[in-house]
Amino acid sequence: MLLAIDCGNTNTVFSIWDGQEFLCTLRTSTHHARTADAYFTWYYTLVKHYGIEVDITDVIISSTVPRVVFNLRVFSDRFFGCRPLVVGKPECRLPVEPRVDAGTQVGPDRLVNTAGAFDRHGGNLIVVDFGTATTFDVVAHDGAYVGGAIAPGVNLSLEALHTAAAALPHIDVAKPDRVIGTNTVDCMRSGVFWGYVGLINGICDRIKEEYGHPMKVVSTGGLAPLFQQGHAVFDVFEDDLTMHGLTVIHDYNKEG
Ligand SMILES: Nc1ncnc2c1ncn2[C@@H]1O[C@H](COP(=O)(O)OP(=O)(O)OP(=O)(O)O)[C@@H](O)[C@H]1O
Ligand SMILES: CC(C)(CO)[C@@H](O)C(=O)NCCC(=O)O
Ligand SMILES: [K+]
Repeated sequence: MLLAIDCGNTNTVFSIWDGQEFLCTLRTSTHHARTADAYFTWYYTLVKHYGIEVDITDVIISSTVPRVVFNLRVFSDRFFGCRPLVVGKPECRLPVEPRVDAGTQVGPDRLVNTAGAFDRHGGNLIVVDFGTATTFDVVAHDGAYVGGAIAPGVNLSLEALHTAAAALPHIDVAKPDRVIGTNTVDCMRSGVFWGYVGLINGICDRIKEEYGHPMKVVSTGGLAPLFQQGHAVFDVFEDDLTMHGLTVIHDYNKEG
């Protein structure tokens, strides 16, 4: 069985893949100081809680936080006796190499999303991922990552308003009933929600125009369904796109 680990700047997600389906998905906040033993205690408790029969033989890691990789390598070696594949490292091959400026380090999560989306939908795609940042990844006809856009994440934008303005409270994103807010919270909700819908649609439209070929828009990440309610331009939403991409990259490296 494969343990797929997706480490974002905010959250770290573990999923167990038995070759057919994901048996479970576990989520914790990302902390660079978490030790291998601490990962295992958390992991083992939840696996027992769900009563899943697990036999991990392989581990693959995508991490946007370089510092956490060391402890995850120790975790993998100590508890499963295996050397993990780490996306972005030379020993982890990608089905198609990215085409970007020389010396650019593409976020591993974007490379993984590209592989997952190409496997399911073929080329000519925009992948929109709502995480700490909102990323737009352009997947070319042959499955190569060829660039995109990085915007501040939704929760980051809300956090920034609260941090910078004394009178603005900490709130969660939600779709407001009206565009014209009549209290502070509704005004903030309107600005962030409709501002974001405009950002998503504006960037996707401009990418399509510049790309010059019809494209499908694939969305992923916890907040995508919310923006769909504001008529964002997504063609499909896929909850498990990053995890799927990790299984695709793992299979590709095993076959080779
Ligand atoms: N309506 C909502 N308001 C606020 N947060 C939400 C809402 N719906 C989902 N979320 C949160 O959004 C987050 C989305 O998770 P996702 O894995 O997509 O990104 P992330 O973990 O925050 O970012 P990263 O992958 O960069 O660490 C989850 O923590 C989820 O609890
Ligand atoms: C943009 C984030 C933070 C999104 O998780 C991540 O993909 C990242 O750190 N990227 C590095 C820069 C780049 O992708 O061009
Ligand atoms: K993510």
